[in-house]
Amino acid sequence: MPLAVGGTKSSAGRGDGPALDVVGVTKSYGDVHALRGVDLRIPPGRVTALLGENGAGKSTLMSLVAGLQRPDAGTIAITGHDVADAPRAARRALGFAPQDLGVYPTLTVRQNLMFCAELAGLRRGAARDRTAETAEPLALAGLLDRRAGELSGGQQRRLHVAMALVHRPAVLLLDESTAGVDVRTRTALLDLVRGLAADGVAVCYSTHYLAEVESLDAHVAVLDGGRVIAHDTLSALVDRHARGALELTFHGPVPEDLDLPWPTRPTGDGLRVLADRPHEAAARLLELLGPTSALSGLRVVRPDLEAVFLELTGRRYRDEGSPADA
Ligand SMILES: Nc1ncnc2c1ncn2[C@@H]1O[C@H](COP(=O)(O)OP(=O)(O)OP(=O)(O)O)[C@@H](O)[C@H]1O
Repeated sequence: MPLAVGGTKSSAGRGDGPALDVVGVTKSYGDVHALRGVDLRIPPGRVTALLGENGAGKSTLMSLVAGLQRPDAGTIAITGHDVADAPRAARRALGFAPQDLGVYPTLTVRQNLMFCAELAGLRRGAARDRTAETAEPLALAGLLDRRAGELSGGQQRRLHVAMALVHRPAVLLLDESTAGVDVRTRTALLDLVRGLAADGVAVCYSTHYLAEVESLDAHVAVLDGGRVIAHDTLSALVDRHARGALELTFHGPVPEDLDLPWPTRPTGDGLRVLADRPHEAAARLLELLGPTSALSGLRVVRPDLEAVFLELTGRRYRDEGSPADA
């Protein structure tokens, strides 16, 4: 069941415009072109996973949206408030959990949350209510009087996310919030993301875990070399870009006289056979090769997000897989 935060609807659902509107944004650090004309529009109630390898520009984009840096060109608006022209209004509509933990270790969990809520302009009573509501779905309710510095890594990560959303932002940016956490924390965070979207919040969520994006069934924006090279629902991207395939390995090199009725590509240690219906192709292939073939391995590759990335970039995604304790 999704864990919606609190009972109050976020303000994200008001108005017809996108909750987050990034248009033509560029940003360079000296010679490094981190973003090269990024457009990203997220309406209320949608989760968009931002996918990209190390250095693709994800954190740069988030820090520009949060107003921590200025773009060289382009505009960013949060619920219609331009980040450059109306920074206070834009900032109030935004929650941001950066990659690096930002909890105050000597303050208690409650004090951390109250501090963020009041900083965002909530009065004391409202801040107290929101603190309790936000702690609950992130399993922090029993830890409210503990010092943040005494929490485990996963508990600190949950507090870090809670601090970003205690003021009920319309737009929430999560930068690799599930990196290195255990299964329970990961599940709680993913449930929270679903619940927030159901409550009208626009969530932009960067991650390296492809399986996580698939489990959210979110929209996916693929960032590569500072450009959004694809942005759509997961299923549309898979339909459009991913082909099923078979991956073959052989005892020794790939036989030169191999004549197959499908397009093939070398993989380094074998051959990738591009077949739209890979299971049927596998049966046919075994028939064609016969029992005396040099085939040593056959893997059916289903059309998935990894295949989308491979097709779009020509590179395998360096998926960090599941955490060690998953
Ligand atoms: N403060 C900075 N000064 C100079 N170069 C920077 C700075 N911040 C980022 N970069 C460069 O900009 C590019 C984009 O970096 P960014 O951190 O936005 O990528 P990312 O997609 O978030 O990567 P990761 O997945 O590793 O967090 C990289 O080439 C990076 O080295």
